[in-house]
Amino acid sequence: MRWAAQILFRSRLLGWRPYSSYVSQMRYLLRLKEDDEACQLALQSGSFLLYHRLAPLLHKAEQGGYRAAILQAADVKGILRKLDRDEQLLEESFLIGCSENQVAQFSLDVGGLEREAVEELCGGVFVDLKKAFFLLPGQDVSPVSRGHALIHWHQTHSYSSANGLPTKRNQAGSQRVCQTSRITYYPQMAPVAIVLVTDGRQCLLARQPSFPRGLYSALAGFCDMGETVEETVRREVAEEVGLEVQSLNYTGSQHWPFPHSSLMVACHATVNPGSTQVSLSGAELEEARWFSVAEVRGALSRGGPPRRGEGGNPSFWVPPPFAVANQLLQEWINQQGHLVAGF
Ligand SMILES: NC(=O)c1ccc[n+]([C@@H]2O[C@H](COP(=O)([O-])OP(=O)(O)OC[C@H]3O[C@@H](n4cnc5c(N)ncnc54)[C@H](O)[C@@H]3O)[C@@H](O)[C@H]2O)c1
Ligand SMILES: [Mg+2]
Repeated sequence: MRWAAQILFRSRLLGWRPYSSYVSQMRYLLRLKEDDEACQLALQSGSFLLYHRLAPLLHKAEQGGYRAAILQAADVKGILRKLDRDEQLLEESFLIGCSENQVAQFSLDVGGLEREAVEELCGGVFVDLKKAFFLLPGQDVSPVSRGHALIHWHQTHSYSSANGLPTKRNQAGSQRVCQTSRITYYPQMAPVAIVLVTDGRQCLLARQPSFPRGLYSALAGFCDMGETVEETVRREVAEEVGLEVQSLNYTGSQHWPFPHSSLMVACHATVNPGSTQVSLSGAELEEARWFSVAEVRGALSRGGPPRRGEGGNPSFWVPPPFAVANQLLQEWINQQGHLVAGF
């Protein structure tokens, strides 16, 4: 222990702080958000996710499927030069994260450039975000979704909602300030509660008319102003299916870029097994049904939407693994497994 204390003491004398790499990463990101010059410098050696009118750039992965295309600053500058555009376009990027070795990551919409020309120069393809979600592996969904959300927020907040005058972004894109009133605007997310309701034996899933055929998902709803997540869950379940939640517990969360930018807060809830009669209200849901463990297990193992010519039961499928609704279903199935094992 003595030598460890000595190393700690000496490193402090030398000004080196024994932070974990995570803490260093987060401190670096914070500095880039607060210091425009540091962020401008980081742009010159950063990595970039490109979008064309909000459609992310993907490329074919060697092992099959698609990955988010990650370009280096020099690649982006090269593309801009070849297309006769000013390299300053790089400064329109937004900071979305940084790697463990402190390479800053940015998202940049090149909607002003010719789509096909950029695709050809990058060897990739711009794909609509919803479609991209089905093509990308799980680890790419979060940065692509974050980059998309930030670009969209800036594109729709160029003017102050208080006086209609222009707002100016900081270099990182973590805020915009109205130049006249000095009001600061921050990127916003709408909180949404998503809940898997069970009666101990079955779980309740529902369909909106806009869902693709056969897709059922957990109940979800935007939080009203002033509500807690618990209140939203109880209200949404009562509103949408006419049931009263007995107990609920939080399990996880997810950023969701649809319809704009939401923070999905995921919960499990139970209703009294004696009161499971569903009654729909309004036009939001076209159907809500109870599903057995076997039905859900089958849908989870079949994966996402049924592909043409594939077997399985196209009349029931559930959101794919990148959606938190899928996580709720996995957790419920795992819990049922334990209940059976412990019986
Ligand atoms: N990631 C997942 O697994 C998953 C699964 C299901 C739903 N979702 C998402 O949850 C979100 C909410 O679900 P829902 O549609 O059932 O919500 P909902 O039941 O609250 O109904 C939507 C309606 O709420 C109103 N509304 C209130 N505040 C709003 C806001 N800030 N933004 C948009 N509309 C608002 C609108 O009238 C809208 O038509 C959807 O965007 C959906 O994409 C995600
Ligand atoms: Mg809803």
